[in-house]
Amino acid sequence: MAEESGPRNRNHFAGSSKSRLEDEGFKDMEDGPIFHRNQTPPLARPEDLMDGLNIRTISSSYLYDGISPSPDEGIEEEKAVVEEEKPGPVQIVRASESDYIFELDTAALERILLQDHLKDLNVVVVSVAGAFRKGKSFLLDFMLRYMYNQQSDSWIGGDDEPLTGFKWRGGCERETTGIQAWSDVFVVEKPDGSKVAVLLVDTQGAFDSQSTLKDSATVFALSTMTSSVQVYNLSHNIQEDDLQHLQLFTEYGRLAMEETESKPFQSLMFLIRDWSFPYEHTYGLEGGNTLLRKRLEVKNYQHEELQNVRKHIDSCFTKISCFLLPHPGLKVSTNPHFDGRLKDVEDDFKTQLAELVPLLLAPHRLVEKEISGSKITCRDLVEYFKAYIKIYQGDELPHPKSMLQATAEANNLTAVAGAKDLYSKSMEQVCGGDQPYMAPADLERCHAAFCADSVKHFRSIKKMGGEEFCQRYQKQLKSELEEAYTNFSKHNEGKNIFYAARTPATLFVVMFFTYVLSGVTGFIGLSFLAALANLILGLALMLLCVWAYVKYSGEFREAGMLIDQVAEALWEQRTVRKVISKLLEPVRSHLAWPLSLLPSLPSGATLGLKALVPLNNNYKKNN
Ligand SMILES: Nc1nc2c(ncn2[C@@H]2O[C@H](COP(=O)(O)OP(=O)(O)OP(=O)(O)O)[C@@H](O)[C@H]2O)c(=O)[nH]1
Ligand SMILES: [Mg+2]
Repeated sequence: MAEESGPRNRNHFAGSSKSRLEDEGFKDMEDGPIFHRNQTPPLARPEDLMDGLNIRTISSSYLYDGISPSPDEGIEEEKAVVEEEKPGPVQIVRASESDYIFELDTAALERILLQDHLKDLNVVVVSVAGAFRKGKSFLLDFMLRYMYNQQSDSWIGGDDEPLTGFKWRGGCERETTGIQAWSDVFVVEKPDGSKVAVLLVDTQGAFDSQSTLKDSATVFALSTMTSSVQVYNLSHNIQEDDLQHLQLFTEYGRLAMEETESKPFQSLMFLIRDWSFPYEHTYGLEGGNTLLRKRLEVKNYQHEELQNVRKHIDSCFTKISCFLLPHPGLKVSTNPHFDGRLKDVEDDFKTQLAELVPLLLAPHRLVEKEISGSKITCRDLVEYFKAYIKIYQGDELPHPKSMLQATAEANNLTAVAGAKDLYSKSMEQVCGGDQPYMAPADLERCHAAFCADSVKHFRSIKKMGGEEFCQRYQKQLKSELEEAYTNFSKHNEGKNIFYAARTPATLFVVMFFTYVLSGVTGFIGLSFLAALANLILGLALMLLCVWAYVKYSGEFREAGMLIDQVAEALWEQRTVRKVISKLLEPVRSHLAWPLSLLPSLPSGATLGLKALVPLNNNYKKNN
């Protein structure tokens, strides 16, 4: 147990010693930890000094999954119910490891936000986000101390109290995953008498080695969209890449929201940890804001890229501020046994921390969450969470990419566009709008030559991303060139007057054939066939008239296209016999018996048609 209470296992909800709690009027732990909101969370007994999260999970499953414990577990059950009362971090968004998709634990979120005394209160959401291993959870635990001890001047805690709450620890591997919320939502009365619910949210650190850029962007965007105050936790300074990532993440958030006139997000605070230049910009809000003004200033002579980042950030948040926090001391950052006791923390850090936390959480400073200009309640927040997570689970949003990948893609796409342009210009010169009709074989030869030039041009342009990446785009270029060639050939064929006359010629042939057929069948007494042939003749004549009208007026183009397709289909019937059999198919099936008496008829008709149907190579071959 002694070992377990070491630095890796300091996340239980113990805040002070038992005697101190008794002094403060807390009920004895044997009777269950009854504690009041706005007071420090109760003391855990030595046997509770195990992983607090595990205890919560077990108790939750009893309470929410409808599984009743066996009689032998009576004591355990009692303990479970008791444990359930304890406040702690609740995983509301978790990453599924198999498919890198974030899932919302709706039941957990509803348990927190839909409590009767909270659901209709306006909500204040304070979230901390930024790169991993930079003290986000550590900071949130001081916020918890403030919320539980607001009335007290010594809210920051005693020198010997280990820091508990959201799980934090030393080391270089990531700790927090997904999004966690503190199970206790604090009800605070603002100076105007209105009551608001304050929710504290911890987030998965960005850029750890197990998350893709999309994961980091999703967590950051989701927490920014759902919080009224987003603390952007940075280290040492505000660097250009910090601003670029903020731009990328907020844009990813903005994409998922409905477009509004107003700025999409509310308050953003740049929190610079380990600030080492107080002689240039003093610690705290004032120094931070002067630094921020300098960093976000848009100057005329600045490169457009730098200006865009700054303008984007400004257009996203209604309020932006910055706070400079000193280094907390080497014990905090390097001692593996440091458990958050203030005696190990530098005075400067404590002083600034005592200023920072009330800036975010003092009743008169609380910023209520607004979406599209209207304040939202805890109940609304649940619905927004559900809606937003659905968007990030779907495929509608583009995939955020690393800088190299995005640049490589842009390089290759520009090269593809340039190479395609070269091809199009060359083709325009030989078969463009003002050029005469060209023999298809010649056109194909030109296409092959220009295609090779275009690919050569594409390969000659310097691009990022390597050969494999480049090959993918070269393939894309080739398929785009083939597509362009199809259009050029169609355009070329359109210039062939014989091609243009294909539809009327086909219809004329049909009319002539049916005219002859009706004459012959009428003569030998097959009046039904004669009438049918006349009907087809009339239909073909009508189609011809409609076609002529469409071509002349440009109206009812769909009808014109349909007639062209019918004519094309007939044209493509490579033998006349096929045309006839197609045309006679329905008749034959209905008049099998009378036709069987006239075996010689089709061949005679075929002979007549052979002379009339325009010849083509295939026709000859097939006959
Ligand atoms: N240098 C420095 N270290 C700090 C500061 N605040 C906390 N730490 C230390 O940073 C380490 C990580 O703290 P966490 O709160 O777990 O960090 P985190 O950002 O939540 O980390 P992830 O959950 O992995 O994203 C701990 O060892 C803290 O003692 C600070 O202001 N400066
Ligand atoms: Mg953390």
